Amino acid sequence: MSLSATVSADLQPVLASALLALVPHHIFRTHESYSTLAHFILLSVPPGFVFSHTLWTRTESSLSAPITLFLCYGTYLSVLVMSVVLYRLSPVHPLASYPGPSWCRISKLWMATIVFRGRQTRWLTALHDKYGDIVRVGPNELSVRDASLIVPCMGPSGIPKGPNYIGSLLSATNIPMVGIQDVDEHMRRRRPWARGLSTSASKAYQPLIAKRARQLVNRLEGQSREVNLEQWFDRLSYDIMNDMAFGGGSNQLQDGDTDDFRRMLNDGMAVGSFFGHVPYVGVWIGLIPAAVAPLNTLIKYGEACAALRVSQGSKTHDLFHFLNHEDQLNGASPPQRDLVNDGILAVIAGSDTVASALTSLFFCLLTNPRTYDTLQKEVDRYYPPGEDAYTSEFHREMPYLHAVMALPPGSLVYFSPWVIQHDSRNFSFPTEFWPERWLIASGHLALDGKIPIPLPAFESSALGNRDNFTFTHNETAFLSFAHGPMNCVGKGFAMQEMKTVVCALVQRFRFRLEEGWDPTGYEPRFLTDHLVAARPVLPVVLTAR
Ligand code: HEM
Repeated sequence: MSLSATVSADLQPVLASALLALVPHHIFRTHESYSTLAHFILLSVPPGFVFSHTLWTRTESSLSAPITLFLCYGTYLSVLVMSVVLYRLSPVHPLASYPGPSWCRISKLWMATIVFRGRQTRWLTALHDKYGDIVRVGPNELSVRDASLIVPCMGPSGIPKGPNYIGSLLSATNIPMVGIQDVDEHMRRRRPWARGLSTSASKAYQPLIAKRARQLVNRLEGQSREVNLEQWFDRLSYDIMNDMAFGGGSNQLQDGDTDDFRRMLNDGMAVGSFFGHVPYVGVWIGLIPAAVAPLNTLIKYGEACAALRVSQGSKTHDLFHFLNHEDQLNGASPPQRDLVNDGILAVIAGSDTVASALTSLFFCLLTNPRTYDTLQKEVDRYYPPGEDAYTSEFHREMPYLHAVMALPPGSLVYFSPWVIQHDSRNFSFPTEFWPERWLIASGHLALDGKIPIPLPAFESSALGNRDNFTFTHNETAFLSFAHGPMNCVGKGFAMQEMKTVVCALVQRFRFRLEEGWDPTGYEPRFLTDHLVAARPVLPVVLTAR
């Protein structure tokens, strides 16, 4: 046998593996799949086939079987990786014309690392400042700062959800409603949530909110020194979430965080936020429980809360009453798996968000005494000292209370609410806590010489004097509760909860920041987020009124 015949026989499996590698690239590009079985088949079967075929038919090869095996798999996987990278960098990629760092074009691993370190918001802000309103932050992903694209992307005919939650929860099949990408299925699963968090259902939860708000006031009355409001809001929102979703089960306001839930949430979400950006990796890592222990602990905790509630049955008309279709005549229960997944969602979505918003709100009030005084006057008018502040009766008549709730900085992520809400093309004085903006926009206040505007910001701005000032207010750009048919289904309940707590606290106490505490570090530390925010402490001194 000639040397050239031997070489060409040796090259055949290499060439065949290289050509076959283009097939899975095409399949991954056109059919996004997070099934580990599909990945396994596509990554292992074709080179395995070439290897077996070579062994079976070879007569002239000079290579041993292990070397042939290595060459088949090595060539297949390297050509696959190379073709993916080249395609992502190439001008034929559909997102090729959008600017962004080149390493973001190749893989989302970079972004995942930044998110894991809690630096996403700062990073996105810097990218938009450098590259403009639309930045390519991943091979197939854009970050958008242009508010005019919110409705087309997130409105009724917008784009379906991305695969983030698949990665965050390490599974393509067991995911709660918030992560379901199929629009019809998402809407089907959302219906019981919408019933359970409707205005009438939320009204029925008011006694639960009132009981916990009263408990908080009583606990704060018993504190003799400075208190960390952040920690109290954490415990309060957790207890209210348990009462509302599961009919009870916790008493952190009394006993503290005995389950160490806060640490579980922070650790779990740090891991979850990383894999949210690389879901292909997440579904595989999810198969190794030890590798993702913090996230699994959190998931298991949510599962246990939900499973306990399901096994105990309905004692009150809590959220689970609706999720389990008990409010429907002849309504069959959904699969247990869906219920448990929705339990995890309630635990994560329903408590930490409210605690963040309340903490931010008090930070803003305490660093803006004029705003605090205006709110105090409104609360005293509707709930004077001694009156029952735990009803939601007057909330609708309190525009200032509503306005202070509207723009607390920081919240859950995507379409970066932070970046969009801090854009002066959407809101005048976007970095200022200026609740009056909502009253001017809703017609409750006229923009005349009497309106307090954030003077330092105004004077140092290039807007000129008050007469030339153009008021900018783009409500679509208010994204704290997201936008469109997949927005926050708990918004009404969250607002009701927060308003009750604010009225009760402001009526009973006068708060001030602890002497010597430096508020300038608060916001940068708040920006360290992993889907949920890592809230800094908020030390305050309170006196009974
Ligand atoms: C201030 C408090 C809150 C804020 C800022 C907030 C914010 C958000 C945001 C931004 C989303 C969209 C997330 C995404 O699409 O990835 C969301 C979804 C959701 N929120 Fe809230 N939320 C709050 C309170 C609550 C409460 C109290 C509940 C009650 C359990 C709740 C339940 C949900 C649910 C179930 C979803 C998923 C909706 C869907 O996918 O259709 N949220 N929330």
